[in-house]
Amino acid sequence: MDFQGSLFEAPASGVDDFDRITRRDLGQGAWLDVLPTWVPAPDDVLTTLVDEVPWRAERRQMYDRVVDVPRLLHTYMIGEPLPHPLLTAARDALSAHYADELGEPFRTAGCCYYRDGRDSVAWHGDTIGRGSTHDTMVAIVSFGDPRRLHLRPRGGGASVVVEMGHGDLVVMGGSCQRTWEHAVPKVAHAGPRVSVQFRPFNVF
Ligand SMILES: O=C(O)CCC(=O)C(=O)O
Ligand SMILES: [Fe+2]
Repeated sequence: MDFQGSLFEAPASGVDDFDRITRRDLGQGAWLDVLPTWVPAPDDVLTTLVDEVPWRAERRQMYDRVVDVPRLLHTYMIGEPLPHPLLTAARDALSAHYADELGEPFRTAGCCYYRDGRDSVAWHGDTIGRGSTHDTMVAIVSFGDPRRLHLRPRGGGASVVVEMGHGDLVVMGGSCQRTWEHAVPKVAHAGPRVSVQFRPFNVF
């Protein structure tokens, strides 16, 4: 009987499902939410991101030389369509889940492509815009090879490390951008990883 199959099947979990999310209080008003394997079928999203995002290399002045920033970047600004429907669904689900606490939707999607273990991002807070003065959130969805997000309090103290695997969600919230810094250090061996960071208006 067909209807029995569907009655007793576990519902397929998807990006609307936040049941397994756990929050870690970092102190000083900062927190970290973690939800492993959140996005279903992340392989397809990774392929689309690698192939279809208009990646650009960034260069910056460092002392007397111009150096490559070691990762590729692209930001989808407010109103720009995202390259995969699961990313749109993820952003909308995040906006709904955090509506009360954040008080505004997630609007932009910053994408970073770490081609191998030599690509990285140095210690920083997302403090261009309101993150330097206001509590806010940055929601990271990770695709591809696992990399570690390191966090350290700006005033000094023990750091925290969270592994970001294929399809995982990590949300930095509260005062995290101004009271803590984060980094993705280089590693000896890693395959491609794309990070998608959803941010509200005027948080970078
Ligand atoms: O790679 C990540 O997930 C973090 C990237 C990041 O912190 C940033 O681009 O501001
Ligand atoms: Fe960041």
